[in-house]
Formats: sequence, structure tokens, C-alpha cells
Amino acid sequence: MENVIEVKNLKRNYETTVGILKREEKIVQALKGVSFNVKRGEIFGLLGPNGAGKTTTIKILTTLLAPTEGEAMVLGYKSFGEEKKLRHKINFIFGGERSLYWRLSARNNLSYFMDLYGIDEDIKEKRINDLLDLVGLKDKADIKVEAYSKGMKQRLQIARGLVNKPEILFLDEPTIGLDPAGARDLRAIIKKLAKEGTTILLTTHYMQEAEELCDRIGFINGGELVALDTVPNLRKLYDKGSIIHCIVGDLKEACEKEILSIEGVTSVKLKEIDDDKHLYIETQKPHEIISKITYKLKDCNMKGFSIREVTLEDIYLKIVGDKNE
Ligand SMILES: Nc1ncnc2c1ncn2[C@@H]1O[C@H](COP(=O)(O)OP(=O)(O)OP(=O)(O)O)[C@@H](O)[C@H]1O
Repeated sequence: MENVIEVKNLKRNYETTVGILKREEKIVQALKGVSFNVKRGEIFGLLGPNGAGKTTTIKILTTLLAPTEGEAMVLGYKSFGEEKKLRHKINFIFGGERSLYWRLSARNNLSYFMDLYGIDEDIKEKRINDLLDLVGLKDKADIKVEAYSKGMKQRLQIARGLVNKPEILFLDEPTIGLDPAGARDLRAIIKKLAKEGTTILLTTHYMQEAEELCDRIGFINGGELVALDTVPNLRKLYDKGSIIHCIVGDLKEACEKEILSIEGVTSVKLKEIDDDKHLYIETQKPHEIISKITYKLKDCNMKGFSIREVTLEDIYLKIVGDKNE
């Protein structure tokens, strides 16, 4: 499958000033040499903590920001330098953005945005109806957007992002602030779009969403791409099997080390949540060693335990780390 995005050694610095009394110039390296490709029809996820460089990457790819160094080719055009040739072939939606006109109906919003792209009158009406159908707003098409729920507004944003039939749609945190049902509806639309051939590059902080949607995932941290693969391959690379999750009230200092020394335990992570201590024990043979673990924790006021498969969230925490630690 052909590459529709080719990013090579992409760098972007921001110049800012810091300090209140003595203002000093500071350079923030938001991207430190990122390289990746996206294939046509793929749903590609960029995941990483706040400030990792995800939005900067999207802004460069959507022609909104110039790179400091490196190359970003989108549909064969330089995203900076050939932006005029590229702009009508792509579109983007930033999560929580307020680009819709609340005093207008959904239909009139879409009509207005199509006019900005110079879409012919004779294809406008059908395209508007198709888009309203796709995002499930046909029945509410003539109601003012101000009366819409957050989920409906976000679905209309998606329709707005499709007015020019983009070959690539960029979505920065598309489901942010939506309730579970609203987020599920939006994910269904994203899947449908990809099935119909639209390439999607999205960012999200929701690991389950990424796991459900993305064909491949790039983990970005501190301006660097630290891993890139399909979810099954990421599992193979970083998956040591299962996680035994134990919750205890007290933890004797030696316990953690003793558990780590049990044969078959790959790693032990401790996290304090409220007054409890959560132990995440990585192992390939959870059922063989669980009794040894509960024995070691017998004086630790054990409140419960569970055994589960390694999730994308575990993989994320392993690769990117936990900023709240
Ligand atoms: N206009 C700007 N001026 C100065 N620094 C900036 C600017 N925009 C972004 N940065 C910095 O660049 C780095 C990358 O920011 P970016 O917004 O790309 O991260 P992100 O991964 O999208 O984060 P989030 O998940 O919070 O949206 C951060 O350190 C950020 O503070």
C-alpha cells in the first residue's frame, strides 16, 4: 500500500521567553527528529503524554506550522512549501474546537464550509445529506447548533472535516469530553470512514480507544518517536504475559523485593492510590505463582487481587512512563 504521509527527521523548535523580572529567551525542542510513514486507508494513532509533540506534528502535517528541519510529505506534497496544492485534499479537527456557527443549523454550517472550499452547488445538497446521514444528524439537520449536545456538536465537527472529501483526515483528540456513548458513536464513524478509504491520523489519551481503532500506533515522548507498530506486535515486543494486580493496605519494605525474587516474576511496579498500595506484577505464569505472592503478602492487609492480560495501557506506561509517579 502506498505511503500517503512520509515524515523524515522532523524537528520543530519554539522560541519562548521565561522569567518574570529577568526575561530570558528559551528554545523548546518540541520535535527532535521524528520519522514515520502512514499508508493509504490506515488509521494511525499518535500517543504520548502532554507536551510530547503530537499536536505540533499534526500542525506541521496540516500545513499550519513550518518545521525547523526535516521533511513532511503529505500525498506527495511538502506540507510546508506546497501547502496550496495540498490543502484541499486534507482536513483536520482539533478536539473541543469551536469552529461551528452555533446560530446556524447543521445544514447551514456544512453549506457555509463547503462554500469556503468552492464546492459546486449541484453536488452540495447531496454531499450535505450524505454527511448528515453518516454522522447521524439527518433528523436534527435544521435545528440550530446551539441546541445540540456535546456529542452531536462533535459529530457535526466530523462532518465539517469531511466537506471537501479529504483523502486524509487529521483528528486531534476527537473524543475528548464526550460521554461513553458519544465517544462510541464517534469511534464507529471513524471506523466507517477508514473502511471507505479515508486515511486517518489521530491522537488520543484513551488507550482503549487507540487499541480499538488504530492499525498502527506511534508512541511519542519528549519530541521523539519511541515505538511504532501494530498493537499485536507492540504486545509481542513488550508483553511478558499477564499482570497480577494486588491491592494491600500495608506493605512491608522487604515484600516488594521478595516478590521480585520469585521465579517467573519479570517486574514489580508499586503505585500508591489514596491509602492503598497497588502492586502490578508482570509474569508469564500467573496461575503458578499466585499462591507464592499471596503468601508473601499475608501480613500486608491484602484487600484483593486480579489476574489480567497486559493491556495497551501497560505497554504505554512501560515505554513512556508514568508522569504521576
Ligand atoms: N506556541 C508554542 N510556544 C512555545 N512552546 C510551545 C508552543 N506550542 C507547543 N509548545 C511546547 O512544545 C511541546 C510540544 O507541545 P505539543 O502541543 O505538540 O504536545 P502534545 O503532545 O500535543 O501535548 P497535549 O497532549 O498536551 O496536547 C511542549 O513542551 C509545549 O509546551
